[in-house]
Amino acid sequence: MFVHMQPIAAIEQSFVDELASLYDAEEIRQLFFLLLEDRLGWSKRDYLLRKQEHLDEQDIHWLIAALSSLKKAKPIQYILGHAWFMGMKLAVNESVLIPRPETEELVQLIVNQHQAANKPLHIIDIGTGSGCIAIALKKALPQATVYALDISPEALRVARQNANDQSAAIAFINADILEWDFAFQETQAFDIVVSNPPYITEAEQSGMHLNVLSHEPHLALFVETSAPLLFYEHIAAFALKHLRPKGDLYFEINRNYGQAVCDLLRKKGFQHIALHRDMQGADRMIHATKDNN
Ligand SMILES: C[S@@+](CC[C@H](N)C(=O)[O-])C[C@H]1O[C@@H](n2cnc3c(N)ncnc32)[C@H](O)[C@@H]1O
Repeated sequence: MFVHMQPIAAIEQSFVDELASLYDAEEIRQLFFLLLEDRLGWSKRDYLLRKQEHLDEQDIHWLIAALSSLKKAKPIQYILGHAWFMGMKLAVNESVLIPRPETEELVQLIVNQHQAANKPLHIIDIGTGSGCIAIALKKALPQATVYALDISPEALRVARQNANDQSAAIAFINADILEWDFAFQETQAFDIVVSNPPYITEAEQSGMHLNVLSHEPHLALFVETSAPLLFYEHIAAFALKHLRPKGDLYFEINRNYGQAVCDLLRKKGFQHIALHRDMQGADRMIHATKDNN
């Protein structure tokens, strides 16, 4: 192939030319640098100093394979096999959602509200995916006993691997939260229930980027347009039964349904319902507490 005889700068140019319909030039360069960093351990500066050099054949093949995946709109995190979340390098594949910065904000909210007390909390993360929320909470609140639930056995395999890699002891549960009354015994009580459930309606798909739509698991993303609050309804009912009195419920939410989720929680009798915005200014998190009974 002609690229074997070309310096690495020419490979970068192939990236710029061939990905132009999907990304702008700056995004393409960032993707290229992420690949070089991961494969060769090069910084941007290394690249600038060495861009007239020739790579060995295996590295070139790897970069060309990555380019071909990027052309199919595969997210860079799935190509590299990892994503960063709260300073942790977590394994990801197409059976788990790529952890998002908004979700780091949800974890930070919980940590801010509980770290100082240093109590042996019982926490459950519902719809754990890569395990990002559960693992980050266990690391920030090491006294806690953390459970993490997902319907997807493939997602739980990734989450288990991540928990092992991060030396975070977490109890994983394979269950459908829409049928939670079968999976939980009367006696189980939690101090914190947290969830970032599927919350994008099928009607919202049209505005989404191809790399999310074609590669991220639809099981993790979508709810029927006719029932946008389905998961919130079920998880709130679970929380009413399984939170201790004054226990905390935390949700990540669809920015368009902040008030609707607050109303739902109010109707169910939750108290101190607070809607929080993310760094983009969008309604993104809700915190509520169960009453004293
Ligand atoms: C939006 S993703 C969140 C993943 C991860 N917690 C995060 O924040 O990146 C929702 C997760 O819920 C899981 N899920 C979907 N339907 C479910 C159900 N009925 N019961 C339990 N988990 C479910 C999906 O497999 C997915 O991992």
